[in-house]
Amino acid sequence: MSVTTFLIDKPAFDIATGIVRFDYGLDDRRFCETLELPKGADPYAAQSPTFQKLLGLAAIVLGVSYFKLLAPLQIAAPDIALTEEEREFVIDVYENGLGEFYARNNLRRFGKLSLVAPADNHRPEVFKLRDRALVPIGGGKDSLVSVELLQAAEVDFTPFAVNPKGPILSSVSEIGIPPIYVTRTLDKEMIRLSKEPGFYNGHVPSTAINSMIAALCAILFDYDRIVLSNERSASEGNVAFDGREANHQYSKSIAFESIIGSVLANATGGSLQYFSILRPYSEARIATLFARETKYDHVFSSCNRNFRLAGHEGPLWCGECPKCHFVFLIFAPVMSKERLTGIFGKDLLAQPEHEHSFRELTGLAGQKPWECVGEILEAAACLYELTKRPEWADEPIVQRLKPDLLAQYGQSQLEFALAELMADSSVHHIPQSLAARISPHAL
Ligand SMILES: CC(=O)N[C@H]1[C@@H](OP(=O)(O)OP(=O)(O)OC[C@H]2O[C@@H](n3ccc(=O)[nH]c3=O)[C@H](O)[C@@H]2O)O[C@H](CO)[C@@H](O)[C@@H]1O[C@H](C)C(=O)N[C@@H](C)C(=O)N[C@@H](CCC(=O)O)C(=O)O
Ligand SMILES: Nc1ncnc2c1ncn2[C@@H]1O[C@H](COP(=O)(O)OP(=O)(O)OP(=O)(O)O)[C@@H](O)[C@H]1O
Repeated sequence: MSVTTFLIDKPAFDIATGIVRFDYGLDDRRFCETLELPKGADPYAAQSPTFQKLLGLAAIVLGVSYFKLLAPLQIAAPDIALTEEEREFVIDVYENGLGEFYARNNLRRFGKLSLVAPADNHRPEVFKLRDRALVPIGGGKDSLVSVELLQAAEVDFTPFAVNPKGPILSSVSEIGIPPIYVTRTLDKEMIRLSKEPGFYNGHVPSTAINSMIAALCAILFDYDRIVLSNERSASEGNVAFDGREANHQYSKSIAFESIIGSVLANATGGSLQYFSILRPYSEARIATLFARETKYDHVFSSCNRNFRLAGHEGPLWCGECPKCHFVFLIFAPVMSKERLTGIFGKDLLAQPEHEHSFRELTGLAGQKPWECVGEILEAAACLYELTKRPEWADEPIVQRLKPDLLAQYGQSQLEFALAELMADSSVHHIPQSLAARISPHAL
């Protein structure tokens, strides 16, 4: 019986068209994904070993979408040479980055994947890059708070997005700085097969994917930093599975940031930095920073329904999903009811039919939702805070959850959690020179 191997070919970049082509194989099936990068890349950069190195790593990371159809134990990249550190990075992406996918499909792959790729023993050249930042924009509150912090610190930066749509386009337009946009086209056959019996489907680490695409643009268009907007709350996982913690947001976690940051720095001889400027902050703290500025109120959205590949027709905020509920919850203590309901189009705490969702978010039922939401105790503390606010205390959801919250956590734990949410963590990778210039108090 033949053993299924996921095959990753050497990718190709055509500087004239800006097209990158990634080819993959799974048994006798072949898949092709493309990126359309902006034209006008530096030809010297495009031919450099540094760019070729990052192109190979990008091929491997973007491969997760195709690998997941069968999730075989063997991965082969026969024409992409890897250092020991890069091999560990790849295994991290294919194990922890796909942790939610494995947990939800009950697939035990942790510690079992094998990767066949030639060894790379070359010392990378120092690839000089200009002192300016590429800032991925997700269309939600987080990257807009980063923009505010960077502008206050007078940092030279360019907004960056992959497949921009809806809130990303309107947010970037409000930022007013010409962006770098990349069009990513997945293989249609992969999407079709993922709905067929005999194939798996599930979540992929989208931040890892977007970050590798940003790294290609940083080299081609001369940026020495990729500045992410990943909060400290993203490091908390969802469930224990197969001896590990599966985290929907794994590639937003500090663990992943440490690994990819080191890989990108080493691949460029120390030139390219990768870090999240929001790592010191909880989601609740980011909400307080966002609330100080109103100009993005009607152009941003954190609701992921906006970002489906096929597009989205509905309102900016669906009001139905856990992410909408969580974001409403963390904004409520720091915004007037009038402003918040104006943003969401309705009052989500007044809708008893969503009680179960708020219970899951606050740890009173089920598990932490497989969504981009903050920590359980964070949501519980924000809801508890609303019980003390005359404007919110009588809302049906607040009324119904209050006794159970107090019974489960106790008042002193909730008060302590509230204080912790506003305390900035020192665990981050922001370079010292920039950290000294960033002042959330100035916003
Ligand atoms: C928009 C969204 O949230 N999509 C998730 C959803 O997929 P759905 O089927 O509803 O719509 P599409 O995104 O259009 O996907 C169609 C199919 O294509 C597959 N696919 C998509 C993108 C990709 O890069 N590779 C793919 O193979 C997808 O599996 C569908 O079959 O549910 C999926 C299954 O759970 C999720 O995987 C989709 O999530 C997107 C990949 C996505 O971009 N999600 C981000 C908004 C997201 O979740 N970000 C997280 C960070 C996660 C991380 O570790 O970085 C966050 O913001 O916290
Ligand atoms: N389409 C995209 N292209 C490039 N970067 C993206 C894209 N979507 C998300 N990102 C980046 O990935 C990281 C995680 O996204 P996330 O959705 O948490 O942030 P956000 O949209 O800024 O805020 P929110 O949590 O309110 O949605 C952020 O650094 C974000 O800027």
